[in-house]
This record gives sequence, structure tokens and C-alpha cells, in this order.
Amino acid sequence: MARRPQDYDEDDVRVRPGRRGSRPRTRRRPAHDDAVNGFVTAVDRGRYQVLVEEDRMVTAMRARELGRKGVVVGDRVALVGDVSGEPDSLARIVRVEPRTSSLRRTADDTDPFERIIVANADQLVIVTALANPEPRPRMIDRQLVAAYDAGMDPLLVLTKADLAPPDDLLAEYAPLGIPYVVTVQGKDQTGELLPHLTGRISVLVGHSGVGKSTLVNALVPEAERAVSHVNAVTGRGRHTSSSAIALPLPGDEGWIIDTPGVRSFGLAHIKPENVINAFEDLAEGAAERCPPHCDHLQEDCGLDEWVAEGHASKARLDSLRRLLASREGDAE
Ligand SMILES: Nc1nc2c(ncn2[C@@H]2O[C@H](COP(=O)(O)OP(=O)(O)OP(=O)(O)O)[C@@H](O)[C@H]2O)c(=O)[nH]1
Repeated sequence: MARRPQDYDEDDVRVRPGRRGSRPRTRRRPAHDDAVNGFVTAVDRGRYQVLVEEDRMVTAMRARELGRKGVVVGDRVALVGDVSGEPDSLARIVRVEPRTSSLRRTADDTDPFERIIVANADQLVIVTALANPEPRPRMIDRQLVAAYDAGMDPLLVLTKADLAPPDDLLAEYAPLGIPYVVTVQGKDQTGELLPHLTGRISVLVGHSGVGKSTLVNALVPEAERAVSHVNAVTGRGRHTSSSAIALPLPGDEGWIIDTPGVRSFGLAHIKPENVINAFEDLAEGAAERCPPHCDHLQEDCGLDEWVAEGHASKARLDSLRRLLASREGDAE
């Protein structure tokens, strides 16, 4: 019976000899001590773009032996096979290194599982327009929770400052002490932002139309991300593509990972401890005064007492509670 393309896997593919010559094909799997290391920059229909030795992009697929283990943008992997990066060459990913962070996309109607979308990033850049579309604090709160849970530092980028002032929004987030940058398209848009990104792996998130692609194009002009038009009626943009992609910042000074089409994050399995740990002043009080498994939203929470005694500010506690409460309800 003829096999359909999806019945084939990487073991069926005859790899072309690499630069170092060919090795005989064998059914015995090698130990992979000759594997080279790489960084996954894009994933598209089972094909992975992997940067190897910081000088070439290699196309690879998952080796069967990885089992169900997923490979996502940001993963550090080991590759065997044809790692030349030449046209039509294909390598195999045989190992995924342990992740330092995992950002999860929320489950949706068609997919009941939360899925990791980006690995190893250390900063979540929350992009919000000051107008057109209007800022949505609940969405920002949920993104902050996702950042804290994933072990990433948040950075707020407020775009379209030519359309509305940032003061009210900044006042709302001031108790959280989150670093922020305010931008206007075309006006030295990246000058203040770049120092925050240098040397880090940052994931850019934001609702459609907030100006993410415009920012990415200013940061990495070669990326030529498609810029959409905000619908005059809904105030929203259109998703122009849908998978995460890592782009190197000029001078190899870090990475930004764009996540078009990702609207919300999986908050279902988040533990309140992970969020509260981002609030040092309150984490101490929680450890000392709260009952076991306190979700910090009930009356028996010891943090009110902690704040009343002057160990932390009420505004900080209110902000923490707002974040914790944002996990409930629709993902937006
Ligand atoms: N007035 C104003 N408009 C801006 C600014 N930044 C971006 N825009 C416009 O906002 C619209 C949407 O920008 P995009 O960069 O495509 O937004 P996006 O977040 O990538 O949207 P999706 O691709 O749908 O995810 C475009 O028409 C931009 O020109 C800004 O600072 N001020």
C-alpha cells in the first residue's frame, strides 16, 4: 500500500553526506556523541530551523527517539545527520536540553491541552497600545501572571503614545515596580527599549494591532514582519502569521521572540506561590502568616495583618490580589 507523506518520519529520510563526509546507514542508533548543539528559532509543520555554531541555519526534524517530547522555539537541542545547512539538507534533533523557563499557551476549544510555546526565554515583553486598541488591564494582569509563573521578568512596552498619554496606566502598575518603556512609531522607537533587551531572550506578546510587528521591524529591520491595519470598527488588527519565531538582535546581542496569533496564556495550572514569589515583600509575610495552601484571596489570608503592621504597602497587596484574581474567568 502506498504510504502517505505523514507516514514517513525522519528515519525514512536519506540524509545527504555532511561536510565531514558520509557515514554508513545503520539500524543501530548511534550514541550521538558527535551531535552538535543548536538553538531552535522557528517551527513550521514539523520542520525546525536551528541555529548551529552561531553561523548557519539548519533545517531539522525530530528524531523518533524523542518520543512525545515537544520541541519549541527557544529550545537548545542536539543535532545529528546533515548539519551543513545547505539547501535541501535535513538534520535530526536527538536531544532537548533541560529548559530554564517554559511559557505556555492556553488551551482553546480545538485543543484541550496547554502547550509550551517558547522555552528558555528570560523576559516577557508585554506590548500594549495606549489607544487604538484601548489598553486592557485584565489582559496585562494575566500576562504578568504568566511571566511570573514561567520564571520570566516582565517588561511593559506602551506603544502609540502619540494617541494617548501613559500616565493612568503607569499609575495602575506603579506598585508592581515593573520596568516600562513608552514608544511612538518612527520616533527613536528602539532607543530606550534596546538596553532592556541586550543579552537576553525576550518574548514579545500583545493583542493584535498593538504594534508588535512595527516594533520588531524597528528592532530587526531584516525581519520585515508584515504590519497589519487596525480595523476602524473593532480597533483590532489582523493576525498576519501564527507561529513563534526567534529573531537575533543586531550584533548578536540577544534574541526577541515574536508570538503572532498567541492571544492568551495558560493560567489554569498556576500556583499562587509562583506569583507571590515575585513579590518579595509579601512572600515573606505569606510564609510567616498564611495558613497552608492560602490562595491569598480569602478572609483568613494573613497578608492583611502583615500589611497593617507596615511590612508592605496596601497597594502592593491589592495588586497581587488583582493578579491572582485575573486567573479566574475567561482568558479573553
Ligand atoms: N499612531 C500610531 N500607530 C502605530 C504605532 N505603532 C504602530 N502603529 C500602527 O498600528 C497598526 C498595527 O501595527 P502592527 O505592528 O501590525 O501591530 P501588531 O501588534 O503586530 O498586530 P498583528 O500583526 O495583528 O498581531 C499599524 O497600522 C501601525 O502602523 C504608534 O506608535 N502610533
